[in-house]
Amino acid sequence: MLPVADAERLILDLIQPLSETETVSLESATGRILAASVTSGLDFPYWDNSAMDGYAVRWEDLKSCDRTHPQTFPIIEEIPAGSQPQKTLESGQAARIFTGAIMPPGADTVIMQEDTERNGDTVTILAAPQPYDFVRKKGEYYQAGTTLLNTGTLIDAPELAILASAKCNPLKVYRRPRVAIFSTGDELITPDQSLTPGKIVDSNQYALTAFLISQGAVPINLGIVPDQTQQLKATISRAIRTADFVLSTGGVSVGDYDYVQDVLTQLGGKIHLNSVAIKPGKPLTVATFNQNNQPCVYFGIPGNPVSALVTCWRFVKPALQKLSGNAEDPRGKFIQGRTNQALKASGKRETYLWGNVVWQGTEYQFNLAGGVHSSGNLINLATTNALAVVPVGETLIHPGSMVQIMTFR
Ligand SMILES: Nc1nc2c(c(=O)[nH]1)N[C@H]1C(S)=C(S)[C@@H](COP(=O)(O)OP(=O)(O)OC[C@H]3O[C@@H](n4cnc5c(N)ncnc54)[C@H](O)[C@@H]3O)O[C@H]1N2
Ligand code: MOO
Ligand SMILES: [Mg+2]
Repeated sequence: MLPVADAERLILDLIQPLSETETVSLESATGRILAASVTSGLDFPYWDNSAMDGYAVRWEDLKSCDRTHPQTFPIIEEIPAGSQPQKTLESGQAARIFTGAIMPPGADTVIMQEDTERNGDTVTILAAPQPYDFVRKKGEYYQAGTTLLNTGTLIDAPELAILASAKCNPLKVYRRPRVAIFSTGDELITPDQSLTPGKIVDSNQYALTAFLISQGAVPINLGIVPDQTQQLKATISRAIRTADFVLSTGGVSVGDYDYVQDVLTQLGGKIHLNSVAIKPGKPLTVATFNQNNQPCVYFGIPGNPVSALVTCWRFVKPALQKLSGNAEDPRGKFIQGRTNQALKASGKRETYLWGNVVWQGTEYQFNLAGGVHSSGNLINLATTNALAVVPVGETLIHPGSMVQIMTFR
């Protein structure tokens, strides 16, 4: 059994990021990965503008001004946001200005309204300002011509807003990863088929589809394949020709009907691992194929429904992130939190126990899901958001102890 961290590293080393790109509009760019760095010809802010509703002035005029030595100036114009100032501010003058409005030429400082008294066409300043107070200088956030966003950036809310502000439309992004999924097992039926004794609905197909969509990948559903080498061979051959990754569930353990690894070998796949010291998820089998120089990574995921999802969160997610061209460190992310219940494990495998992590004002706390902790029990996995980790060698983590936690939503 390979330690979890080694398995993660081994898997990540097998992945080559996608190089194919496509062009998308800003409107459909959320969740996509930039395939070229973006440089703007615009400064941010675009122009010197006011950060407050108040009065634009010359700081030189107010050097000795304060509440006990107020200064009164005529107001030469009013500048709302969106309009262009018409006058140059001379010494001894003020302009009424609003948040976001362009600074008038000649002015260098804004006095916020609360530090003034208005009297018809004049304003009395009661504050002792610093030079450039409340002025957002042209280019102080970003200078035109420098890199705005790098290749490999995931486009989420702030990035999309930046790209819109920089008028970058359309955008060059990496194509989405294509991931074939199928379920193996003679016991499997679709939700609309009748439930005869021994059968079970193929829930993994749905779990993996939802997981892939949440990761920005395109699922290619190949359905249910019986425990039969010829049919497995046909489906796997088709899958590796059409997808970047293949995720199958079931048939990777040691049972007489667990044929996946044999078929992968028969088809010329190179097996990189078939046993990881993780619970749930031990028999994860990873192979690679090279189809006309098109690399394909095959994940033979254990069939137990919780094992399947934990494997996706712990191993497939980082792999997909690297494949997608996302430049962030793809390795699993953990936080520290205090467990409110005892966490038990065998000590032989790194054990992931599901529950809910909540921020309690000063720290994260973990509440273990009630009910049976079995890799076959999907029911108590629902509405959880995190997995607490019991390391190899530990059999009991006491309530109140700090633990490593991996969040998955
Ligand atoms: N003698 C041993 N038996 C088992 C071992 C072992 O080391 N020695 N490992 C156990 C572990 S750990 C796991 S995990 C499972 C993995 O089994 P497989 O990947 O071979 O999966 P199957 O045997 O096909 O199915 C396991 C279980 O999951 C149910 N299943 C399968 N596919 C689906 C699906 N698409 N949707 C819902 N449920 C599914 C299936 O009915 C079985 O109950 O092996 C242990 N055994
Ligand atoms: O590793 Mo299995 O996934 O414990 O049930
Ligand atoms: Mg099996």
